[in-house]
Amino acid sequence: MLPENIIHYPSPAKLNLDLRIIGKLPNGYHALESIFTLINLQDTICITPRHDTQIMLHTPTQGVAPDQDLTVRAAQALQPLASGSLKGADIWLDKQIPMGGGLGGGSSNAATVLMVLNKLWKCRCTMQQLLDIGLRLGADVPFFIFGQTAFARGVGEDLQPIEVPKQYYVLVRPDEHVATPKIFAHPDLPRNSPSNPNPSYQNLQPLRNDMQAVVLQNYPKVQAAFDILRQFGTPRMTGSGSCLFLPCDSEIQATQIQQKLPEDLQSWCVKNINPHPLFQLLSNT
Ligand SMILES: C[C@@](CO)(OP(=O)(O)O)[C@H](O)COP(=O)(O)OP(=O)(O)OC[C@H]1O[C@@H](n2ccc(N)nc2=O)[C@H](O)[C@@H]1O
Ligand SMILES: Nc1ncnc2c1ncn2[C@@H]1O[C@H](COP(=O)(O)OP(=O)(O)O)[C@@H](O)[C@H]1O
Repeated sequence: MLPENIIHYPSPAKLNLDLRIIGKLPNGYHALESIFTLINLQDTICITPRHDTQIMLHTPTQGVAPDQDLTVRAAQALQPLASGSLKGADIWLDKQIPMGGGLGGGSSNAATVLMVLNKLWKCRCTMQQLLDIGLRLGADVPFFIFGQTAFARGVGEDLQPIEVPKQYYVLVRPDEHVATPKIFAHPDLPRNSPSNPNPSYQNLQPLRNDMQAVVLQNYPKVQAAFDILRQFGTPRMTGSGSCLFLPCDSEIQATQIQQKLPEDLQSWCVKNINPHPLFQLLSNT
């Protein structure tokens, strides 16, 4: 599916280990505070620069029009800043991260394309410029460009590093698509969590997700998956769902729990990773 003998660029998923809604912004969006971490469930992207100005996605994703794909939109957003002689791109995407599950796969793909093409097209954009372009593509994109476990404020653009323990998780995807706008618009959504001026993993305990209760109430399959995971520990939801994750003490424990889950519940054994694996790859090439 991906071409061989060219570089395979990683595009990992994220978990929101904690997500609180602290109010509303003047533009109607919700002001969040959230711990984001990368995990080792990832898509893979190949990119080669072209001599013309075309941006070609060779692997369209089912349900996403190629011109709407975040890989293509990211390349288009950066293209005016290309300074080398190569200003087009051939892109291949191997999708492993389920879409619309709160794992940020599309945003991660956009971030990987921006960081790789910044180099291949000799754009010489600073990290801040890439963060600004990323934010225009989606609220989660800046985190993936920042590339470290982060405490995010605003809609996700105000980022600072935060330390979290290394941990394994059982991750499950209930067979349900949660509509993010519907959850943000729900009258029962809590919107007044206190802002944390001095965030750390310790003083945010117990970790929670302010969107979780409304999603569980309105999506029975997410509630059912939550009830299954609850037999083994304290699961939480990532982003606006529908994916749920269960912190585990070890890889063995995570694998054992995963083996006990119903076969029709899609699941993975994952761990958090830090920093973004692309950083090392780009510094070596
Ligand atoms: C909840 C989070 C947490 O990481 O993740 P996901 O579930 O998407 O992974 C994000 O903040 C999701 O932000 P983003 O990806 O931009 O959300 P979108 O689906 O584009 O937003 C759909 C709609 O939700 C509302 N919305 C979104 C983000 C926000 N901070 N406040 C809002 O009120 C807006 O009405 C927006 O039009
Ligand atoms: N390359 C892409 N990968 C995933 N989703 C994409 C992509 N391009 C566009 N999208 C759209 O973005 C939406 C959000 O996807 P994604 O970022 O994976 O999940 P989430 O916002 O739930 O964390 C998808 O439902 C899809 O319509």
